[in-house]
Parts: sequence; structure tokens; C-alpha cells
Amino acid sequence: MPAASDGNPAPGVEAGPRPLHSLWRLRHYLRPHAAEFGWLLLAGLAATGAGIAVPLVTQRVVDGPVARQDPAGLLRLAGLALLLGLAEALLIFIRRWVQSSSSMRIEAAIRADVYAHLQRLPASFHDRWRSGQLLSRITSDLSVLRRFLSFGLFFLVLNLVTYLAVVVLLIRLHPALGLLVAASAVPLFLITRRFARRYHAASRRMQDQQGDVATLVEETAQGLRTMKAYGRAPELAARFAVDARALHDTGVGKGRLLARTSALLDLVPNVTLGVVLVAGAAAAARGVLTIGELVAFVSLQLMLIWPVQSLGWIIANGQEAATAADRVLDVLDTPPAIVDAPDAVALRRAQVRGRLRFERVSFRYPGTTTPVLRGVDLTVEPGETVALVGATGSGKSTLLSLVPRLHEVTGGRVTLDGHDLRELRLSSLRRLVGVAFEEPTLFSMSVWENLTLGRPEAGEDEVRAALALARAEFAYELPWGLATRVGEQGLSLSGGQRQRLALARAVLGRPALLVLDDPLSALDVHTEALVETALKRVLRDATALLVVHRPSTIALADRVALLEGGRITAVGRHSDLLADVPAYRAVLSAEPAPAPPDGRGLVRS
Ligand SMILES: Nc1ncnc2c1ncn2[C@@H]1O[C@H](COP(=O)(O)OP(=O)(O)OP(=O)(O)O)[C@@H](O)[C@H]1O
Repeated sequence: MPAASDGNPAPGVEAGPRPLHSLWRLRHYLRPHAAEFGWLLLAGLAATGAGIAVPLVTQRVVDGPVARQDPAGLLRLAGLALLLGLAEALLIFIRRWVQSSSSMRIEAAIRADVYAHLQRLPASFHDRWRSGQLLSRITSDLSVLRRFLSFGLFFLVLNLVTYLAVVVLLIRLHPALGLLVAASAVPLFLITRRFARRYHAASRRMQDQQGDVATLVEETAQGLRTMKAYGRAPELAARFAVDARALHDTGVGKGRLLARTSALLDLVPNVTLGVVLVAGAAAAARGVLTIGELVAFVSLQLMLIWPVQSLGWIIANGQEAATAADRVLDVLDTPPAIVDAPDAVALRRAQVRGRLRFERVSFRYPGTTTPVLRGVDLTVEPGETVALVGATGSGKSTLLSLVPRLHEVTGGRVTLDGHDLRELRLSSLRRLVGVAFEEPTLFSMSVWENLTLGRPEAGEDEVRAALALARAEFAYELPWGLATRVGEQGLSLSGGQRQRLALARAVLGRPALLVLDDPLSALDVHTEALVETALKRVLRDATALLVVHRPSTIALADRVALLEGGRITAVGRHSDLLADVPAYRAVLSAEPAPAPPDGRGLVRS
């Protein structure tokens, strides 16, 4: 669900005409565990059977040995009742043992699939979805599903079977009273139907609100420093209070709904029991029913109280599971728009010369009407470095993101050595392209793991070379060297250090294409000069497209392309463009111009 509607699902979703449909669609996760579930159900049914048999034994005790004053018969039947009790306890134990392990495995399997699917989804999906909503789907929604699979579903079947079996026995014991008990299912059905509808809507609302709260907490944790620095903590706290209050209110509403329904569900069997006691006693007085039969009837009827009482809880659990399934399927149903073509080919590094061409490329972000790129033509020759220059928001980063196919062109094509990128296997393409984004994201893992993200097989020498190239040897000085875990998003490192590690990651394994979004922006002048020298060496081997914000970085490029209004309006050597293209001069003079120490940068026009 897109951010715009997160936490505020469409009424159609709330009123979901087939809330169980989504649950049913997840049935294939149960299939590998069908045998376990079969045994589980068998054990449960056998335990219930043993439980139901006890009142029937009691009937024999009352009408037999007790009436005839026969101690030997009494002992036999008491022994039988004891055995039935033991069997029931043992079967319940076995059921619980099996139950938890299989449902945990199912939860793990769904989680693995959702996670894998999230990784296949295009960047545009993640642009639109709030991370907290994804987080809550992959954690709390899956726990809800597990609870349903391990308890709700099981008890739903078991209690229904118990109910039917007991009602049949009751009708056999006394048809009229038995039918009265059977008729009590009608109000139960009406109560539960109404409850199920209302609870489904409340569950969806609550699960979406949980996602909103998770999003807010996550954003707060991520942007804590900015928020504090701007003194926005009170506003955030107020926003949190509003969201948390809404979540609380929905939770309380749900609780009340469940409580009201449980009270009604309680009432029905108890009223029926009262009627049965009176009518049963009258029947026993008339001799239509033996005392033993009356005792058995009432004991059996008491066995219905728990299945009926638990009905509210089971339906609530089922509805929550149905909404959880809805929400999980929201993700799983989103098609991974960027996938391998059926006949996609893999290119090896050695086969690639590295001629990158944009041919009449257009691009529009999903859900927007204005194209960001419109008919971009640009060729980067093998080994050449082209710098992209353009006003902020002109689409430079967007253009770069088309190379590793993070977004897909909406018109025209991008080719590598004449191959349309869409004809290449994604895995192959992404190994050929080294990328470093404007925001150098590092993950909560070791420096080594961060560096070898795209090339897990990289050896020590390659990593050393990449670190040297990016002037990131400081990594060896960290407390545990390359095994040092960098904090969440690498916050324990400085911006410049993070950027250098991200650069080392991009150049690791000498990719054929380098796509760097302002690779030197966070470096101080001294480090920038060092990295620049090193980068020049890397850039000699690779075809590179760089987004450049700072005039000094243009020194890295052989040619510069000016991006304006979604088109490349000028391409050439920096000095030529500077002399001939006023728009180029204007863009550069608008950029913050550091004074490069060696005067390589631009003279402001
Ligand atoms: N995920 C997105 N969804 C919709 N529009 C987007 C998205 N990302 C960027 N845009 C829009 O596309 C345009 C180009 O953005 P892009 O980030 O490519 O520009 P840029 O030239 O790299 O900017 P900057 O120099 O500030 O980094 C902008 O108008 C931006 O608002």
C-alpha cells in the first residue's frame, strides 16, 4: 500500500467481502506440514473423544453400579474413567509439542519469502512504501499468522467437531432437549457473523496504525540528531502521542467489541443450560430420563461451554490473521517490475568493452505525470569518464539509477556495448556496474561485509586495493580492523569516512562501469585531492558516469554533459562548455564553489 494510504486503508479493504480469501491463498505454506497437522488434528480429536467419553462413563456409573450398589462394577468404570483422563492428558501434551514447531517453521518460510520479494521489488516500490509498514508486516503480522496456525485454526476445527459430536450425542440422549441445544447455534451464528465483520475492519485499522507508529519510531531513531538540532523533539513527541493514541483507541475498541461478544456468547450456552436443567429435571421426575442420563446430558452440555466461549477469541484471531494475510499479500502481490527477460544473457567482465549509450531515454516516476527525463541521448565511450552537470532536481541521480536498472526506462533504451540493458541478466549487469550513491549507506555489519556486499567472493588483496584506491585505509585502524561492525548506517564513522568506504565498495573488483553520484562531496579538501588522484587511476580502466555537484570534481571527467529540462543540451570538454554555453556557466556558478588548492577547479563566470 502506498504511503498516501498507509494507516488509512481504503473502505473496500476494511469491509473486505472475502476476508478469509487471503488466508486461503497462503495455504501452500501449510502443505509441507500437512502430515504434521493431520497428526495434530488426530491427537486433538482423540483427546476430545476421550474427554467426551467421560460423561458417558459417568452415566453408566450412575445408572449401573451406583443404582445397583455394585462396588466391583464401580471400580471397573472408575478405572476406565481414569484411563480416559490419562489418555486425554497425554494426547494434549503431544499436540502442543508438535504444534509450536511446525507453526514456527511456516512463519519463518513466509518471512523468508516476503524478505526475498522485497529485495526483488524495484526502487519505486520502496519510494512509495513507508519502512515501518514493511517492518510491521514482516514482524507482527507474521506472528499473528503463526498464532492462528498454531492455535486459532486448530481450535476452530476441533471445537466445531466437538460441538457437532456433542450435539449428536445430546440428541440421542434426549431428542427434544438435544434439538434445543442444537438450535442455540442460530443466535451463536448471528452473533459471531456480526462480530467477524466488525472485528475485521478494526484489525486492519489497528495493524495499519501499528505500521504508522513503527514508521515514526524508525524515522525518529534515524533522524534523531537532525530533530534534536532543530528542536523538533516536542512536535515529534506530539505526533507520536497522536498516533499512539489512535492505536490505543483502536485497541481498546477491539477489546470492548471482543468483551461484548464474549459476554453474549457466554450467555447463550448458560441460558440453554438453565432451560435444560429445568426441563431435564422434569423429564427425570416423569421417568422419561434416567438420573444417569440427566447427569451425562448436563456434563456433555458443559463441555460445549468452552468451545462456544472460545469462539469469540478464535474468530478474533482468525480475523486478525486474515488482515495480516491481506497485508502480507499486499507486498507479495506487488510484481517485481524489474526482472530478467526470459532470454536475458549474462556478460562476463572480460567480454565487456564498456560503451554506454542512452538512446532517446525518457523516464517518469510511477504515479507522476511529468517526465523527469525526456529523450536523453548520450554516449560514454569505453574507458571514458563523463560528468553529469545540471541544476538541482534536473534528474542527474535519476539518470544514473537507470544504469544498474534500479528504475526502468519508460521510453528509449540504455545499451552496454550495443546490448539493451534489459537483455542482460540483472545479476550480471549489477556485477558489471559499481555504484556509489549520494548518501553512502553502510549496513550494521562489519566493514568487510559492507565492502564485499556486491562481491562476497572478493579476496583480501582486492579489498586492500579498493581501500587504497578510495584512500580508506583508515578502516585497518578501526578497533577490530575490517571486522569492526559499523553502527547502524555507519553512524560511528564520519561522513567522509563513510563516503570513502562506499567508494571502495563501488570500485571493488574493478567493475566495467562506474556510476558515482557526487563521490567526493563529503571529503575535506585534502582527502578529496588524494581520492581524486586515486580515482583517476580507477577511472582509466572503467567507463564512468559521475554526477558532479562541485566544480572541482569535474577535473575527473574527460567530458561533461549538461542536463537541462530532462534533456542533455550540451556535451563537451569542460573548458569549451564554459566558454560557449551560458547555461553551463550558470549551473556551475550556482553550485557552492570550493576553492581547490591546486586551482584545477573552475573559474566562476
Ligand atoms: N522517487 C521519486 N518519485 C517521484 N519523483 C522523484 C523521485 N525521486 C526524484 N524525483 C523527482 O525527480 C526529479 C529529479 O530528481 P533527481 O534526484 O534525479 O535530481 P538531481 O538532479 O539528482 O538532483 P540533486 O542535484 O539535487 O541531487 C526531481 O524533480 C525529483 O523531485
